[in-house]
This record gives sequence, C-alpha cells and structure tokens, in this order.
Amino acid sequence: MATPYVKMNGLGNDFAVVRVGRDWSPSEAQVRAWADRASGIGFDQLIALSEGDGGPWVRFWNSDGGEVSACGNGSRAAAWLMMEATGTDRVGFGTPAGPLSAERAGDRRVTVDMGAPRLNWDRIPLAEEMDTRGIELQVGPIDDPVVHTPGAVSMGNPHVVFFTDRQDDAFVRGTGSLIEHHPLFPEGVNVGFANVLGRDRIRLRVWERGAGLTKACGTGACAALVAAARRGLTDRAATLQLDGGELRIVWDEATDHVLMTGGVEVEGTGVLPETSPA
Ligand SMILES: N[C@H](CCC[C@H](N)C(=O)O)C(=O)O
Repeated sequence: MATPYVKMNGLGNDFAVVRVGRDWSPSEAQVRAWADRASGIGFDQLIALSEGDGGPWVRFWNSDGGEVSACGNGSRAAAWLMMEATGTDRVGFGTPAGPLSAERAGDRRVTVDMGAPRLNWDRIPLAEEMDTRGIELQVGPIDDPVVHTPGAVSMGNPHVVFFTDRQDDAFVRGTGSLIEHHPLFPEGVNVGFANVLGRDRIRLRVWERGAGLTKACGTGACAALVAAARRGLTDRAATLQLDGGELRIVWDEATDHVLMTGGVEVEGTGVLPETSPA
C-alpha cells in the first residue's frame, strides 16, 4: 500500500514524516534507500506518527536505517503537524525516549519540552564510570590534543560535546566520524563541536550518529547548552547558532526540563517509493 509523506525540516535538518500503524517496521535497507539523496527521497531522519491507545506516538529512524529514541528537530516538526491537524496549540506524544509535550510559539515556531537531561555515566551510556561534566577522551597528539575532555549528556539519545573553535568541515567530519563509534559509547554517539561566544550564545556544529554532519541537531543543541551550563561556561539559557539557523534552549532550574524553541518548514509531499523488502 502506498504511504504518503510530508517532507519537512527544522533549520535544514530534514525529514520525511509518515502517518502509519504503531507496528509499522521498515527494514534498515528500505529506510536507507528512501533516505538516499541521489536515488531516494533524501532526508536525515524518517519520522512515523501513529495513534496508540495512550495517544499519539512518534518514532525516528536515522538515514543509515537505524531506529533511534529521540530527535529534537523531528519532534518539533511532528508536533507542528499534529497541532495543525487537530487545530490545537498544545500536544503531548510518546516517543521511545519517553513522553514529550509541545506548544506553538508563533508562526511555524514550536517549543518542545524535551524532558530532563540524563547525566549519569550509565545513562549516556558510557562503557565505564566517568565524570560526565568532562570525560577522559582526547583527539590528537597525547601531549598536545586538538580537542579533549568533552561533556557527555543524553537527551534520550547519546551526545558528547567538545568545546572548541575548531569547526571547519574537515575537522568536524574527520573527528565526528572517528568518535561516533568509539568503544567508550556502547550505543554510538552524536558528536557536538561547541564554540561558546558568550553567556547566552553558542555556535554549534554536530556530526550526528547515523546521519553525519547535518544543518542542525535539536537534541545536540540541548546537550550543548546543558554541558556548557554544567561547566559554568554559559547561563542556563542560550541561543544556539547552527548552520541552518537558531534554536533557543532553556534548561529550567525548577523542573530540570530542557525547552527547545525553533522553526519548522514544510517542503512538500510525496509517496514513499515501494522498495524491495531487502
Ligand atoms: N542522530 C540522532 C537522532 C537525530 C537527532 C537530531 N536530528 C535532532 O534534531 O535531535 C541519534 O542518532 O541520536
């Protein structure tokens, strides 16, 4: 049966969003084929909306075909679609990482409550106990590392955040692809490169687990703000400047929840191509 999709993006981090049954389960090869920018639809993540007995449910797959538990920009896009469909200004939905809530924040702008960051080493997860404010990891010569002692944060998906002004493509791609599958991260990791420009401003680029260098990463922006605030580099609220635009991130002191606000765009619609169920 043909499955329609809506093509969307959040600051250029792009998605195909489908509405399917709860147990829809595309193969990794099918997702990879649909994600291919040359021969498929082309997207960073695939997002599936479904109705469960407990209400709306949202799932995420990276372009490498792997299903993951969280996607900030994708949650913002899904929330906007659901609010548009129901004519509401607020929506709650389940995700594999836990329940989220969202509300409109202006024209095609949405605030998602991304829940509390997970900060214990075994919640990232790391392969061994470490202080997640600055883990024992460095890149480059032992006696003169290029980057080192990153923060580690989970927003329902694993992130490591280097604080550096080294953000050129070659370095981000080379270092990100190296760290993504490092044995210290049993579930892999999203790799952020954060340049703190002020108490309330961070320039961030992210090499995403399973998707590579994207134009923006919502959970990465949340993780970078939390990691920076934990080290006293910023306040608990900041503007995150990503390649594709800006996100406002607030780590609320009273609730411990991270609020992410940013835009969403609808690019068009289509039908998922039938692929061989390889
Ligand atoms: N690559 C991420 C999922 C998508 C995250 C990103 N697109 C976002 O907006 O949070 C992971 O494997 O955990």
